[in-house]
Amino acid sequence: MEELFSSLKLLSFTFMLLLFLLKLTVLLWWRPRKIEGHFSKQGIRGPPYRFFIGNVKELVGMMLKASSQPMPFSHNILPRVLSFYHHWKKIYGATFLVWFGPTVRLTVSEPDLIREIFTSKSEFYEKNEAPPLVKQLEGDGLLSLKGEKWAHHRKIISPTFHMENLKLLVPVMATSVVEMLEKWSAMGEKGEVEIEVSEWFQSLTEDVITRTAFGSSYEDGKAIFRLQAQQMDLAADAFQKVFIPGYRFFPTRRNIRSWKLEKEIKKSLVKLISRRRENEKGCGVEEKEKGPKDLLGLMIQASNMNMNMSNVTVDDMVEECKSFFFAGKQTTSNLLTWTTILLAMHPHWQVRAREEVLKVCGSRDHPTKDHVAKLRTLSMIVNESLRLYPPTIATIRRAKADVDLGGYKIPGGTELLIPILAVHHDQAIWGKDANEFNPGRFREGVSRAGKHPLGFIPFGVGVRTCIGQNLALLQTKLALAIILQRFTFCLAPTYQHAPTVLMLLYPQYGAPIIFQLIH
Ligand code: HEM
Repeated sequence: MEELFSSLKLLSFTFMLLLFLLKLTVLLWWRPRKIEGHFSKQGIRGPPYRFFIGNVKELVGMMLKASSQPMPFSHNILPRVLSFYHHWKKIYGATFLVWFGPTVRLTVSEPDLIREIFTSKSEFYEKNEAPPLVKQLEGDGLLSLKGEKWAHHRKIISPTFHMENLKLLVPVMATSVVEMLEKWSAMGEKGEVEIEVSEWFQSLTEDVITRTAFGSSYEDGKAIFRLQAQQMDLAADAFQKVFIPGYRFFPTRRNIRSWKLEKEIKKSLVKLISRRRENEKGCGVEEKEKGPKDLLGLMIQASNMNMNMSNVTVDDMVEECKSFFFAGKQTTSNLLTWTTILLAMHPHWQVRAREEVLKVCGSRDHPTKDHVAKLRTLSMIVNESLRLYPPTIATIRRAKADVDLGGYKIPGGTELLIPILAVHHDQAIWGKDANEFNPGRFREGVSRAGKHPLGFIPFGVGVRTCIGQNLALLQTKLALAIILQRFTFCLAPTYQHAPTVLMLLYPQYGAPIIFQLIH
């Protein structure tokens, strides 16, 4: 009897093992072959799938080689930043298949196809699942939510970013910039100072994000975002290491530190939210509406008003705060950094921008929101910077079901990679000078700058377009206007041109700039 029992156990174990191996073979061998066949019949090819690793080995090899040394002072950055795309596009055309392990991605850079994905047929696509490490950082907020919950949160949070609301933040934004510049002046000698701008711009944008997220609870919010910044550093560190599945669950020193931080962030936010709730109870309507609307205030209000299923919980608020910090801080600081580098590289445009700023805002007064709206040359410069150096270089969508895309039959589950950077550098859209810095092309507005209105998509497009776009542009132009009022600047001799990507586009060896005080 015992023997029969153990034979049965062995048999069922063998059966389970075979089933597992079969599933693995289907996932890692049969399915990729089938997908390759499906696309090849439609004329879409790509580098061949390799068992388990897909094209990751070649892809990482190309990226490492490209970033191994700086490049000349040119804006033709696609071969360095998206080397795999640049390389395979030459062989297979702009629409090709690339395998990230057993996950397939179809690259799509044709503006008409982009329109289908993001606007005319957007209901057939959804955001893809971010890798666990990114997910931990970006939180379960607007960036990654889907369906009704996303729509509900977007509606609640949107008023934070209306221009009327952002306008109220302009004086504090300007004060933060001026304080930063006063520190620069104090660090210099004979009116000249060398500054690594990217780090300074990060603190500046963090300050503004803290105000938009926490409003009157600014000081407490700042402490929470400091913890979040430490969390980002740990994740950035992990991101650069070889990926081992499940590694984030091991009790390594880094993971233990990260778990502790996570707990601390949540605890502080919960405390802050309950304090804020108490304060709000004691205020009249007038008092509540005095300051700018902030993310936390709006979410607390929504949670008080609505006690049904779609109610906003404390966990939701925690996740949205993480999302805000992740989405808003480094994107805007990178835009500021690249625009400063570009103005340092192109002194002629720096002079033009300064002349305009002095004419519109005067030489010392803090620019207002209305001043900023009149800075047309600066707007063109910022747009050209977003075109050549978009902080978000790509985005991904996933087909929810089988769908027709511009005549191609896309099986459900396929991921589509939209290389924003490549679209922005495409000569078919931008002409022969696509890789030149020419802000003048935006003279007649964004939609007329290229040959296709969807050739310029630094903030995405469609319903999931960037909610923080107004804030990012306002803050960038305001900061640049104040810098231009007070300083002339050029690249430091130590500057090395090396745009690279680690989630966002950033200068690999920093951005040292020499600032000269204008007397
Ligand atoms: C130069 C600065 C910025 C750039 C280049 C940028 C870029 C983008 C892009 C490309 C998307 C769309 C992603 C996709 O469709 O997959 C996006 C979405 C988003 N951005 Fe930004 N962003 C910037 C600043 C900000 C700021 C300042 C905030 C908030 C404070 C913010 C919050 C968000 C959020 C929450 C989403 C998701 C919106 C949704 O899905 O409903 N971004 N951003």
